[in-house]
Amino acid sequence: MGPLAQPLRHSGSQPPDDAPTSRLEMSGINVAFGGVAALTDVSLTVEPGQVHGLIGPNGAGKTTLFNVACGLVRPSAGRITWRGQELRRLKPAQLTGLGIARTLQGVGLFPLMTVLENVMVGAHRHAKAGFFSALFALPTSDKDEHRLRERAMHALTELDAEQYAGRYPGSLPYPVQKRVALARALVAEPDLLLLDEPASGLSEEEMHELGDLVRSLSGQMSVLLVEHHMDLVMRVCDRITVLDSGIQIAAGTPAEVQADPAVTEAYLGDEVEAGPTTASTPEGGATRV
Ligand SMILES: Nc1ncnc2c1ncn2[C@@H]1O[C@H](COP(=O)(O)OP(=O)(O)OP(=O)(O)O)[C@@H](O)[C@H]1O
Repeated sequence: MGPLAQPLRHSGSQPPDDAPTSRLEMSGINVAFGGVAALTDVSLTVEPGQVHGLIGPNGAGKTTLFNVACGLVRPSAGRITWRGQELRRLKPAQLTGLGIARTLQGVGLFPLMTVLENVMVGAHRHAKAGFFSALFALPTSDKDEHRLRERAMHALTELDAEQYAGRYPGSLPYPVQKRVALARALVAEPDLLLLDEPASGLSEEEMHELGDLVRSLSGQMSVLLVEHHMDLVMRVCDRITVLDSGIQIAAGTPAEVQADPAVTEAYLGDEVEAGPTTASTPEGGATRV
Protein backbone atom coordinates (compact mmCIF):
# COMPACT_ATOMS: atom_id res chain seq x y z
CA MET A 1 0.00 0.00 0.00
CA GLY A 2 1.48 3.34 -1.04
CA PRO A 3 1.72 6.56 0.92
CA LEU A 4 -1.43 8.07 -0.54
CA ALA A 5 -3.38 5.20 0.97
CA GLN A 6 -2.55 6.12 4.56
CA PRO A 7 -5.56 7.60 6.36
CA LEU A 8 -4.81 10.86 8.13
CA ARG A 9 -6.93 10.32 11.22
CA HIS A 10 -8.77 7.06 11.35
CA SER A 11 -8.55 3.57 9.95
CA GLY A 12 -10.73 0.48 10.15
CA SER A 13 -14.16 -0.36 8.85
CA GLN A 14 -16.14 0.79 11.89
CA PRO A 15 -17.10 4.48 11.95
CA PRO A 16 -15.39 6.36 14.78
CA ASP A 17 -17.35 7.59 17.81
CA ASP A 18 -17.20 11.12 16.45
CA ALA A 19 -18.60 10.05 13.05
CA PRO A 20 -19.68 13.16 11.15
CA THR A 21 -23.27 14.28 10.93
CA SER A 22 -22.67 16.88 8.27
CA ARG A 23 -24.95 16.61 5.25
CA LEU A 24 -24.72 18.73 2.10
CA GLU A 25 -27.99 19.11 0.24
CA MET A 26 -28.36 20.85 -3.07
CA SER A 27 -31.91 20.92 -4.36
CA GLY A 28 -33.62 22.30 -7.45
CA ILE A 29 -30.41 23.90 -8.71
CA ASN A 30 -30.66 25.89 -11.95
CA VAL A 31 -27.71 27.56 -13.66
CA ALA A 32 -27.66 29.23 -17.07
CA PHE A 33 -24.73 30.80 -18.88
CA GLY A 34 -25.79 33.52 -21.29
CA GLY A 35 -29.29 32.09 -21.49
CA VAL A 36 -28.07 28.53 -22.11
CA ALA A 37 -29.07 26.08 -19.38
CA ALA A 38 -26.09 24.35 -17.77
CA LEU A 39 -28.09 22.80 -14.90
CA THR A 40 -31.84 22.26 -14.79
CA ASP A 41 -33.52 21.39 -11.50
CA VAL A 42 -30.61 19.28 -10.25
CA SER A 43 -30.64 17.86 -6.72
CA LEU A 44 -27.86 16.01 -4.95
CA THR A 45 -27.32 15.09 -1.30
CA VAL A 46 -23.94 14.09 0.11
CA GLU A 47 -24.76 12.02 3.17
CA PRO A 48 -22.58 12.35 6.27
CA GLY A 49 -19.40 10.31 6.04
CA GLN A 50 -20.16 9.07 2.53
CA VAL A 51 -18.25 9.41 -0.72
CA HIS A 52 -20.62 10.75 -3.38
CA GLY A 53 -19.56 10.57 -7.01
CA LEU A 54 -20.73 13.01 -9.67
CA ILE A 55 -20.31 11.72 -13.19
CA GLY A 56 -21.57 12.38 -16.69
CA PRO A 57 -20.31 12.86 -20.23
CA ASN A 58 -18.44 15.98 -21.34
CA GLY A 59 -20.45 19.15 -20.82
CA ALA A 60 -22.94 17.40 -18.53
CA GLY A 61 -22.68 20.11 -15.86
CA LYS A 62 -20.45 18.37 -13.27
CA THR A 63 -18.00 21.22 -12.79
CA THR A 64 -20.83 23.73 -12.76
CA LEU A 65 -22.56 21.87 -9.91
CA PHE A 66 -19.23 21.48 -8.11
CA ASN A 67 -18.70 25.22 -8.47
CA VAL A 68 -22.14 25.87 -7.03
CA ALA A 69 -21.13 23.84 -3.96
CA CYS A 70 -17.92 25.92 -3.70
CA GLY A 71 -19.70 29.27 -4.06
CA LEU A 72 -17.90 29.94 -7.36
CA VAL A 73 -21.14 29.86 -9.37
CA ARG A 74 -24.38 31.27 -8.01
CA PRO A 75 -27.49 29.35 -9.11
CA SER A 76 -30.49 31.26 -10.42
CA ALA A 77 -32.75 28.92 -8.45
CA GLY A 78 -32.37 26.22 -5.81
CA ARG A 79 -31.17 25.75 -2.25
CA ILE A 80 -27.87 24.68 -0.74
CA THR A 81 -28.14 23.38 2.79
CA TRP A 82 -25.12 22.47 4.89
CA ARG A 83 -25.55 20.93 8.35
CA GLY A 84 -29.23 21.86 8.21
CA GLN A 85 -28.60 25.54 7.50
CA GLU A 86 -29.29 27.18 4.17
CA LEU A 87 -26.23 28.78 2.60
CA ARG A 88 -27.36 31.91 0.84
CA ARG A 89 -24.93 33.84 -1.31
CA LEU A 90 -22.14 31.38 -0.51
CA LYS A 91 -18.64 32.72 -1.22
CA PRO A 92 -15.51 30.56 -1.64
CA ALA A 93 -13.78 32.47 1.18
CA GLN A 94 -16.40 31.15 3.62
CA LEU A 95 -15.71 27.49 2.91
CA THR A 96 -12.88 26.89 5.38
CA GLY A 97 -14.83 28.43 8.23
CA LEU A 98 -17.74 26.13 7.36
CA GLY A 99 -15.51 23.04 7.58
CA ILE A 100 -15.39 22.57 3.82
CA ALA A 101 -12.19 22.04 1.81
CA ARG A 102 -11.78 21.60 -1.92
CA THR A 103 -9.27 20.84 -4.61
CA LEU A 104 -9.86 22.27 -8.07
CA GLN A 105 -9.14 20.89 -11.53
CA GLY A 106 -6.11 23.11 -11.88
CA VAL A 107 -3.82 22.55 -8.91
CA GLY A 108 -4.24 26.11 -7.58
CA LEU A 109 -1.16 26.30 -5.35
CA PHE A 110 0.37 29.70 -4.57
CA PRO A 111 3.47 29.89 -6.78
CA LEU A 112 5.43 32.29 -4.56
CA MET A 113 4.97 30.22 -1.41
CA THR A 114 6.87 27.05 -0.60
CA VAL A 115 5.06 23.75 -0.46
CA LEU A 116 5.07 23.89 3.36
CA GLU A 117 3.63 27.43 3.39
CA ASN A 118 0.94 26.36 0.91
CA VAL A 119 -0.15 23.55 3.21
CA MET A 120 -0.01 25.90 6.21
CA VAL A 121 -2.63 28.01 4.43
CA GLY A 122 -4.92 24.99 4.62
CA ALA A 123 -4.19 24.51 8.32
CA HIS A 124 -4.93 28.07 9.38
CA ARG A 125 -8.48 27.10 10.40
CA HIS A 126 -6.82 25.59 13.49
CA ALA A 127 -4.60 28.55 14.33
CA LYS A 128 -5.68 30.75 17.23
CA ALA A 129 -3.80 33.83 16.09
CA GLY A 130 -4.74 33.51 12.40
CA PHE A 131 -2.68 32.24 9.54
CA PHE A 132 -0.87 35.39 8.51
CA SER A 133 0.44 36.27 11.94
CA ALA A 134 1.53 32.66 12.31
CA LEU A 135 3.14 32.62 8.90
CA PHE A 136 5.11 35.78 9.53
CA ALA A 137 5.98 34.61 13.06
CA LEU A 138 4.69 37.65 14.90
CA PRO A 139 5.77 37.52 18.57
CA THR A 140 2.40 36.43 19.98
CA SER A 141 2.06 33.56 17.55
CA ASP A 142 5.18 31.43 18.08
CA LYS A 143 3.18 28.52 19.45
CA ASP A 144 0.61 28.77 16.70
CA GLU A 145 3.24 28.93 14.03
CA HIS A 146 4.97 25.89 15.46
CA ARG A 147 1.69 23.99 15.61
CA LEU A 148 0.78 24.97 12.05
CA ARG A 149 4.15 23.86 10.76
CA GLU A 150 3.85 20.55 12.55
CA ARG A 151 0.35 19.92 11.21
CA ALA A 152 1.39 20.88 7.69
CA MET A 153 4.50 18.67 7.82
CA HIS A 154 2.39 15.80 9.13
CA ALA A 155 -0.06 16.15 6.22
CA LEU A 156 2.82 16.30 3.74
CA THR A 157 4.37 13.20 5.30
CA GLU A 158 1.07 11.31 5.07
CA LEU A 159 0.99 12.09 1.37
CA ASP A 160 4.67 11.22 0.92
CA ALA A 161 5.55 14.80 -0.05
CA GLU A 162 7.54 15.94 3.01
CA GLN A 163 10.76 15.98 0.99
CA TYR A 164 9.33 18.83 -1.09
CA ALA A 165 8.45 21.08 1.87
CA GLY A 166 10.99 23.78 1.00
CA ARG A 167 10.44 23.71 -2.76
CA TYR A 168 8.23 26.00 -4.83
CA PRO A 169 5.24 24.32 -6.52
CA GLY A 170 6.25 25.33 -10.05
CA SER A 171 9.46 23.30 -9.79
CA LEU A 172 7.60 20.05 -9.03
CA PRO A 173 6.03 17.43 -11.31
CA TYR A 174 2.25 17.70 -11.72
CA PRO A 175 1.36 14.55 -9.69
CA VAL A 176 3.42 15.88 -6.76
CA GLN A 177 1.66 19.24 -6.98
CA LYS A 178 -1.65 17.35 -6.83
CA ARG A 179 -0.53 15.56 -3.66
CA VAL A 180 0.42 18.90 -2.12
CA ALA A 181 -2.99 20.34 -3.04
CA LEU A 182 -4.64 17.34 -1.41
CA ALA A 183 -2.48 17.74 1.70
CA ARG A 184 -3.55 21.39 1.86
CA ALA A 185 -7.21 20.36 1.74
CA LEU A 186 -6.89 17.51 4.26
CA VAL A 187 -4.78 19.39 6.80
CA ALA A 188 -7.85 21.45 7.68
CA GLU A 189 -9.57 18.21 8.75
CA PRO A 190 -12.70 19.25 6.87
CA ASP A 191 -16.15 17.79 7.42
CA LEU A 192 -16.75 17.97 3.68
CA LEU A 193 -14.12 17.50 1.01
CA LEU A 194 -14.90 18.61 -2.55
CA LEU A 195 -12.66 16.99 -5.17
CA ASP A 196 -12.80 18.04 -8.82
CA GLU A 197 -11.06 15.48 -11.04
CA PRO A 198 -8.34 14.55 -8.52
CA ALA A 199 -7.10 11.67 -10.69
CA SER A 200 -6.37 13.66 -13.83
CA GLY A 201 -2.70 13.41 -14.76
CA LEU A 202 -2.00 10.57 -12.32
CA SER A 203 -0.47 7.21 -13.24
CA GLU A 204 -2.47 4.00 -12.74
CA GLU A 205 -0.62 3.29 -9.50
CA GLU A 206 -1.09 6.82 -8.16
CA MET A 207 -4.77 6.63 -9.08
CA HIS A 208 -5.11 3.37 -7.17
CA GLU A 209 -3.48 4.92 -4.10
CA LEU A 210 -5.74 7.96 -4.43
CA GLY A 211 -8.72 5.60 -4.45
CA ASP A 212 -7.51 3.92 -1.26
CA LEU A 213 -7.05 7.32 0.36
CA VAL A 214 -10.51 8.58 -0.62
CA ARG A 215 -12.05 5.32 0.59
CA SER A 216 -10.22 5.64 3.91
CA LEU A 217 -11.74 9.12 4.36
CA SER A 218 -15.30 7.78 4.32
CA GLY A 219 -16.68 7.62 7.83
CA GLN A 220 -14.51 10.61 8.81
CA MET A 221 -15.83 13.21 6.42
CA SER A 222 -18.24 13.57 3.53
CA VAL A 223 -16.69 13.65 0.08
CA LEU A 224 -18.07 14.94 -3.23
CA LEU A 225 -16.00 13.50 -6.05
CA VAL A 226 -16.22 14.74 -9.64
CA GLU A 227 -14.24 12.33 -11.75
CA HIS A 228 -13.97 10.99 -15.30
CA HIS A 229 -12.17 7.77 -14.36
CA MET A 230 -15.10 5.43 -14.04
CA ASP A 231 -13.27 2.54 -12.43
CA LEU A 232 -12.10 4.85 -9.63
CA VAL A 233 -15.60 6.26 -9.10
CA MET A 234 -17.19 2.80 -9.03
CA ARG A 235 -14.61 1.56 -6.54
CA VAL A 236 -14.69 4.37 -3.98
CA CYS A 237 -18.20 5.88 -4.05
CA ASP A 238 -21.11 4.97 -1.79
CA ARG A 239 -23.54 6.76 -4.06
CA ILE A 240 -23.35 8.31 -7.51
CA THR A 241 -25.33 11.02 -9.31
CA VAL A 242 -25.24 11.04 -13.11
CA LEU A 243 -25.81 14.19 -15.13
CA ASP A 244 -26.33 14.55 -18.84
CA SER A 245 -26.86 17.91 -20.59
CA GLY A 246 -27.48 19.58 -17.23
CA ILE A 247 -30.17 17.13 -16.15
CA GLN A 248 -29.94 14.38 -13.54
CA ILE A 249 -30.52 11.11 -15.39
CA ALA A 250 -29.67 8.61 -12.65
CA ALA A 251 -28.68 8.30 -9.00
CA GLY A 252 -27.94 5.37 -6.73
CA THR A 253 -25.27 2.93 -5.69
CA PRO A 254 -22.47 2.14 -8.14
CA ALA A 255 -24.21 -1.14 -9.05
CA GLU A 256 -27.55 0.61 -9.66
CA VAL A 257 -25.98 3.30 -11.80
CA GLN A 258 -23.98 0.78 -13.82
CA ALA A 259 -27.14 -1.19 -14.55
CA ASP A 260 -29.14 1.87 -15.62
CA PRO A 261 -29.71 1.90 -19.40
CA ALA A 262 -30.07 5.71 -19.39
CA VAL A 263 -26.48 5.98 -18.17
CA THR A 264 -25.09 3.66 -20.84
CA GLU A 265 -27.05 5.55 -23.47
CA ALA A 266 -25.72 8.91 -22.32
CA TYR A 267 -22.14 7.70 -22.48
CA LEU A 268 -22.59 6.01 -25.84
CA GLY A 269 -24.06 9.23 -27.25
CA ASP A 270 -21.05 11.10 -25.92
CA GLU A 271 -18.65 8.64 -27.52
CA VAL A 272 -20.35 8.85 -30.91
CA GLU A 273 -20.19 12.68 -30.81
CA ALA A 274 -16.59 12.67 -29.61
CA GLY A 275 -15.40 10.45 -32.46
CA PRO A 276 -12.63 7.85 -32.15
CA THR A 277 -10.87 8.41 -28.86
CA THR A 278 -10.31 6.73 -25.53
CA ALA A 279 -13.26 7.16 -23.19
CA SER A 280 -14.35 5.70 -19.88
CA THR A 281 -17.61 3.82 -19.63
CA PRO A 282 -19.75 3.32 -16.55
CA GLU A 283 -18.85 -0.37 -16.68
CA GLY A 284 -15.37 0.72 -15.66
CA GLY A 285 -12.05 1.11 -17.38
CA ALA A 286 -11.15 2.82 -20.60
CA THR A 287 -12.71 1.72 -23.85
CA ARG A 288 -11.48 2.40 -27.35
CA VAL A 289 -14.36 3.67 -29.44
N1 LIG B 1 -18.32 30.01 -17.69
C1 LIG B 1 -19.11 29.47 -18.60
N2 LIG B 1 -19.65 30.23 -19.57
C2 LIG B 1 -20.46 29.70 -20.53
N3 LIG B 1 -20.79 28.41 -20.58
C3 LIG B 1 -20.28 27.60 -19.65
C4 LIG B 1 -19.40 28.07 -18.62
N4 LIG B 1 -19.05 27.02 -17.82
C5 LIG B 1 -19.67 25.95 -18.34
N5 LIG B 1 -20.39 26.29 -19.43
C6 LIG B 1 -21.24 25.38 -20.24
O1 LIG B 1 -22.10 24.70 -19.32
C7 LIG B 1 -22.21 23.33 -19.69
C8 LIG B 1 -21.75 22.44 -18.55
O2 LIG B 1 -20.33 22.59 -18.42
P1 LIG B 1 -19.48 21.88 -17.27
O3 LIG B 1 -18.08 22.36 -17.42
O4 LIG B 1 -20.15 22.08 -15.97
O5 LIG B 1 -19.60 20.36 -17.69
P2 LIG B 1 -18.74 19.13 -17.19
O6 LIG B 1 -19.68 18.01 -16.99
O7 LIG B 1 -17.89 19.52 -16.03
O8 LIG B 1 -17.85 18.87 -18.47
P3 LIG B 1 -16.37 18.25 -18.61
O9 LIG B 1 -16.48 16.84 -18.15
O10 LIG B 1 -16.11 18.36 -20.07
O11 LIG B 1 -15.46 19.08 -17.76
C9 LIG B 1 -21.43 23.15 -20.97
O12 LIG B 1 -22.30 23.28 -22.04
C10 LIG B 1 -20.45 24.29 -20.93
O13 LIG B 1 -20.08 24.69 -22.22
